[in-house]
Formats: sequence, structure tokens, C-alpha cells
Amino acid sequence: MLSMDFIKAHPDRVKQAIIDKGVTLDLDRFLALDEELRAAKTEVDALRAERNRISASFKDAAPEQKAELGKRAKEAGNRASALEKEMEGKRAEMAAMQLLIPNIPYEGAPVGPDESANVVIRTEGEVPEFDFEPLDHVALIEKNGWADLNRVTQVSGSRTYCLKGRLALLEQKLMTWALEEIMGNGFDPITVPAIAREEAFVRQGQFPGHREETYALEKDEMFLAGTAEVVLTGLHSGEILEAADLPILYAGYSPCFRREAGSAGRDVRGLLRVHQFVKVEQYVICEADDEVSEEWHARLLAAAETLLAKMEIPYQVIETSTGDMGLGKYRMNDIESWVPSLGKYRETHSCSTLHDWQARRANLRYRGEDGKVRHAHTLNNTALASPRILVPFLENHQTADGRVKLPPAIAELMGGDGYL
Ligand SMILES: Nc1ncnc2c1ncn2[C@@H]1O[C@H](COS(=O)(=O)NC(=O)[C@@H](N)CO)[C@@H](O)[C@H]1O
Repeated sequence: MLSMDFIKAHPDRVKQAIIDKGVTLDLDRFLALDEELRAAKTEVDALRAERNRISASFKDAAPEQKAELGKRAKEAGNRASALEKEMEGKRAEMAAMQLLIPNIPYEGAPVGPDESANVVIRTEGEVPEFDFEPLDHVALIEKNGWADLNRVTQVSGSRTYCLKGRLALLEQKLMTWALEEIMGNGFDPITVPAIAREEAFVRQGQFPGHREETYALEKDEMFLAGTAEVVLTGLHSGEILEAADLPILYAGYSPCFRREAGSAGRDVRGLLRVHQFVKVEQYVICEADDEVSEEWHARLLAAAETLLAKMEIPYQVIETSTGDMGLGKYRMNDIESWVPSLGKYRETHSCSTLHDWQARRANLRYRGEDGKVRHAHTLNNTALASPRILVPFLENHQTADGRVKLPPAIAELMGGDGYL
């Protein structure tokens, strides 16, 4: 959410962001509502003052004037109440609109409607040249009995999975390994629930725009989060942190649930896009300084790249377009990992800077050294998300006989003969 001061001082920049992010929102209507509310407030104050003046003069008034005075006081009161009712409606309309006003995107972000406008800024690692016909991850799994993708569908429906044997072990070990690696960067490991109240999703930014993608627990008025970012954003809502408390660094682990409502037909085979998965999330609450945010953005990205390098997965870093980055982002860099069976890179990480857009929604504030209370900045990035990361991992490291040779860092985790 942007502040009213900023919106009124830079309406044209906000209008450009609305266009560049493909948002449908009439900012002139929003600003007109603000003006109408101010005018109505002035009128209500004047009416209240008049009614009080009449009431004060009532006791000294001549008897024949009392009726007239009483009538005028009543009219003033009724007019004020009618105006206040009208203002309530306008306030609600403004509040709903303000939640949809996008953050101003990074000036270096490619302007475009969706991922087609994304730009590759860096490619790392050599994609493997196989001297045999490589298998895709589903075939590798079936060959090695590493998952049951059919039976579980009978029980749990499509886009579910169950891993078996050493692949089940690998997922657990990778999550712990990612937590420990990110802890090494000074982040506090924290496990958070996926269950959260509606307010948490509004604060993080998932609501109102993406309700469709969120599982609802209607009877309990709760929802299931698709990322630890939801609960982590709400954890300190309403508190006034001290500058000395910042930066707050969380390595958040949680199950993640997504309806994938908009993805019908996409990635239906295997582990790329499922309804429930696990993720280690890097989450930062830092001081409201664009350079500090820029520094943390670079660190979050580097941390994810370090994990990919240790897993020896070739990847590319993407500058995400204004239309693809989403409402709250100032800047988003996705990391896409090489998937041999698809012959292309697929998103496995998403690193975002939000400045104070999310903190303002979440009422995340701190007292600066100057004693002034202000909204913080927040950032988040995937450290590792499974099972999606298993797809490039298995496929890139497969051998002609359908086994998977583990890179040293992972072989160390798994023990055994260096193979999965
Ligand atoms: N339906 C899904 N199935 C499997 N993995 C998923 C799914 N949706 C997202 N992911 C994984 O989770 C990562 C982060 O998801 S994200 O929506 O892009 N970004 C976030 O959730 C941010 N909080 C940063 O983690 C993705 O890059 C992908 O690796």
C-alpha cells in the first residue's frame, strides 16, 4: 500500500505504475473521494458547531424562539448524521481501492504485460550434454520407485505427490540443509503454520487479488497460506520495533498450499506444480532505506544461487517485468533452473523487494535513531522449495543407467555410494 501523501504528491507516477502493472483502477476517482471526504468532514464539523451554538443559546432564548431554535438544531444534527453515513461508504470504497494501488516498479524492470517481457540478466552453470536419451523426472522416479504418483492421486486428487525411499529422505534433508545454510547467513530459523486469518493475507498482499488461489477453511474462518511469507509478514504487525531490533532475519519453514486455480492444464505431469509443497523462505524486515533494501535483495539472491551452485543445477537469473512482478513488488528477480526434459529453464526461486508497501498494509513500524516512527521495508526470497527443485535436480544428474549421481555437497547429506 502506498501512503496518501505519496499518492497525492505523485499521482502521475502512481498512474504509470497502474498502467505498467496492468491494474484496473481509477486513481482520479480515488483522489476525488478523498476530496469529497475532506469537504464533508468540514461541513459536518460546521454543522456540529452550529448545533452546539444553538443548544448553548437555548436556555437564554425568548419562549417564542425556542421552537424555531429546536427545529434548526435538529436539522443540523440530522444533516450531520446523513453526511457521516455517506462518508462511511466513501471511506470503505477508498480503503478497498487503496489495497489495489500497486507499488512503483524498479526503473530497471522491463515494462510489459506478463512473463513474456521478462529479461535474462545472467546465466550460470553448463547445461548437461547427455550421450544417452535422458529421462524426465517422472520416468526416473518410476524407474527407481522413488514416488507413488498414481495411487496417491486416487486418494488425494490431482497435483498431489508422495515421495518414497531415498527421494523422500532427500526432500527432508534438503529442507534442513537449506535452513542450516541460510542460518549460516545470520537468519533465524522459524517454523510457521500455513493456517492464518484473513487479515494476514491482506497484510502480505495475497488478498484481495488472489483469493481464488487460496484454500479456505470456511468453518473456522481461516485460510491456508501458499508461502511462509504470509505468516512472517503478520508476525510483528502492530508492534513498534526499535531500530536496534532491525534487521529481523527469518529463515521460515512451512508447508505451502496453493489451489493453482489459474493453472489448469499447465505442468500436470509430475512434481513441478502441486497443491501442497514445502519451502524454506528467506524473509527480511529492515530499516526504510532503499539502499539497505537493495543490499538485502542482492544478499537474498546470492544465498539462493549458492544453494543452486552446491546442487550443481544450471540456472538463469531473470529481471521480472512490471506486469509479471505483482502488485506489491518494487523489484523481483526470479531464478529459473534448467529442466533437460523440457529443454528450458523453469522458475524455482523468486526474490522480491517491496520497500514499505507490505509493511504499510501490515502496520509494521519501527522507531528510528531519530526517534521518528516509520514503516519498515520487507523483502523475501525462496531459499529452496520442494518438490519443484527435485525436477531439475534429478534430471540434470541422471546417468545412462537411470540412476542419479549426487553432487558432493548433497552426497555428504545423503551418505551411501554417492548416488541417490
Ligand atoms: N504449485 C507449486 N508447486 C510446487 N512448487 C511451487 C508451487 N508454487 C510455487 N512453488 C515454488 O515456490 C517458489 C516461490 O513461490 S513464489 O510464489 O514464486 N514466491 C513466493 O512464494 C515468495 N514468498 C518467495 O518464496 C517458486 O519459485 C516455486 O519454486
